[in-house]
Amino acid sequence: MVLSISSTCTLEEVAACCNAVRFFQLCVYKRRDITAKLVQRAENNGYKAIVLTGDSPRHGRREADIKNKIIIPELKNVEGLLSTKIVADKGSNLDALANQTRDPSFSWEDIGWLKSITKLPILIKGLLTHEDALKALEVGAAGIIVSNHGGGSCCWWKSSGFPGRRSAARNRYFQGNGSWSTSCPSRKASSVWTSCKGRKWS
Ligand SMILES: Cc1cc2nc3c(=O)[nH]c(=O)nc-3n(C[C@H](O)[C@H](O)[C@H](O)COP(=O)(O)O)c2cc1C
Repeated sequence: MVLSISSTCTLEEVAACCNAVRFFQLCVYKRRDITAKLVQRAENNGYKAIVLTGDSPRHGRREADIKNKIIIPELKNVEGLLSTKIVADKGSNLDALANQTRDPSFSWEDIGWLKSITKLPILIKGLLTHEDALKALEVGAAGIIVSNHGGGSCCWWKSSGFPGRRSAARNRYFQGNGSWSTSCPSRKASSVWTSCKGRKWS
């Protein structure tokens, strides 16, 4: 199983009651020391790999969450490390927290840093293109998980870049063939159409 960094039980609690092969899903915080602590805790508690979510250093424009003014539950893994008491006066508390705490500048080069702080293999989640898969292997990932985060998050990756390089293009994600589309799942159909047009399916 892959345990989310945002789980409502700590990674230690899950380790204590679950004999399955466990991986730990990681989002990189601006506070690298906190990220490093979490990775260390996962390693010390028998997690077998780090699943780095690479497609959401910033949140997509999740319109249902904004409309419903979503409030996130307590994030047990960061209790005492990171304040999650963020008040979004309008819209989504989840977006506000993610955008305030996560590191949008995390880049391909930073995989080296992640590798330097753990012996665990690193799987990168959220890749969509052949180029990104090759790049992931080049920077030392042990594997990839193909995903667009269900269309509900930004994909800030680009074949030759990585997240955060396109701050001007907030709330959009980059399709492998070069077309842009909004990150709203309800508009996914039109984005799929956009991305199919002109693509060579060889
Ligand atoms: C309620 C919910 C919570 C999620 N939490 C996380 C998370 O903490 N970390 C993460 O990387 N992805 C998270 N995701 C995204 C899923 O892992 C997955 O990428 C998404 O459901 C799309 O499925 P796919 O990756 O198979 O295309 C979450 C999805 C949902 C619906």
